Amino acid sequence: MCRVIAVANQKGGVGKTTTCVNLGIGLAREGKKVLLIEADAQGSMAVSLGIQEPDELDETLVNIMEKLINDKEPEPGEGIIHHEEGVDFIPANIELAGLETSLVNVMSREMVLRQYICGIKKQYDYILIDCMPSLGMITINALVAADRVLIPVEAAYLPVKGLQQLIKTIGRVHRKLNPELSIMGILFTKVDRRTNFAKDIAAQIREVYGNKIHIFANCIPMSVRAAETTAEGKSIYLHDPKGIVAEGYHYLTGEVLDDEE
Ligand SMILES: Nc1ncnc2c1ncn2[C@@H]1O[C@H](COP(=O)(O)OP(=O)(O)OP(=O)(O)O)[C@@H](O)[C@H]1O
Repeated sequence: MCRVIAVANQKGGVGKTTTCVNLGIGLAREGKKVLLIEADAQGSMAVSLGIQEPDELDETLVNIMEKLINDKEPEPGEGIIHHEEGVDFIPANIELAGLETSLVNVMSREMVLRQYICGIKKQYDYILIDCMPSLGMITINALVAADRVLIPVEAAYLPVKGLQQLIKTIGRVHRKLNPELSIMGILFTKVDRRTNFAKDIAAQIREVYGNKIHIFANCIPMSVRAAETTAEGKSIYLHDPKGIVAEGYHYLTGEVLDDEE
C-alpha cells in the first residue's frame, strides 16, 4: 500500500524541501519506490534535485493539474523525472502560483491533486508532497491527497501560534474532505545542539496538545552542509555521508518506516 505524506508548514524556510528530498532519498535507499511531488511555486525542490532553471521546464505539476482540470488524462509518466539517487520526482515552478489563482473557479478544486495521485499510487510505496509556505488552495490539495502530514518546525523560536493555525486547517480538511488524514508528527529542524530550544519547544507543544501530537524522537541538526546540498543537486547522503545531518535524516527514515508498521 502506498503511503502519501504531505510535508507542510505555512512558515517559510523551516526545512520542508530539505526534508522531502532527504527523507525521500532515505526511503529509496531502503529499497522503497518513492515519488516526490513539488507543490511549491518556488521550484526549490527541482533545484535541490539538480534542475538549475525550473522556470524553463515545459512539463511540471502545473501541466498535469491543468489537464485534470480540463477533464483530460495526463500521459503515463508525464512530468515525472528520475533522479540518479533512486527517486522519481515531479517538479514545479512559478506557473503554479498562477494555477493556484485560477483554481478558484474550478469545480472540486480541492480534489485535483488527489485525483492524480489516486491514478499513480500503485506504482509507489511512498509519495511525499513538498508544500508551499502558505495554507492556500495548492496546500489544501496536498492535504486532501495525503494520508499523513509531517510538520517540520525550525527549532529557533516558539512556534505554537503558527502551528495552531496549521493544525486547525488539517483538522478541517480531515472533517470535511479527507477522513483518512492524520498528523504523522512534528520534526524539529535546524537544531542548534548548543541550545535547549528544541527541548523548550517540545515542552511547549506538549503543554498545548498533550500526547495528541507525536514529536519525532530524532531532530535534524543545523549544519551548513545541509544548506550546501541545495546548490549541489544531490542528497546529504552523497554530499556529507558521515555528517550529523545525514545521520539525522537516516534516523528519521527509520522512524517513518516504523510508523508504517
Ligand atoms: N538542517 C539544516 N541546517 C542548516 N540549513 C538548513 C537545514 N535544513 C535546511 N537548511 C537551509 O535552510 C533554507 C530553507 O530550507 P528549505 O528550503 O528546506 O525550507 P522550506 O521550508 O522548504 O522553505 P520554503 O518555505 O521557502 O519552501 C535552505 O537554504 C536550506 O538549504
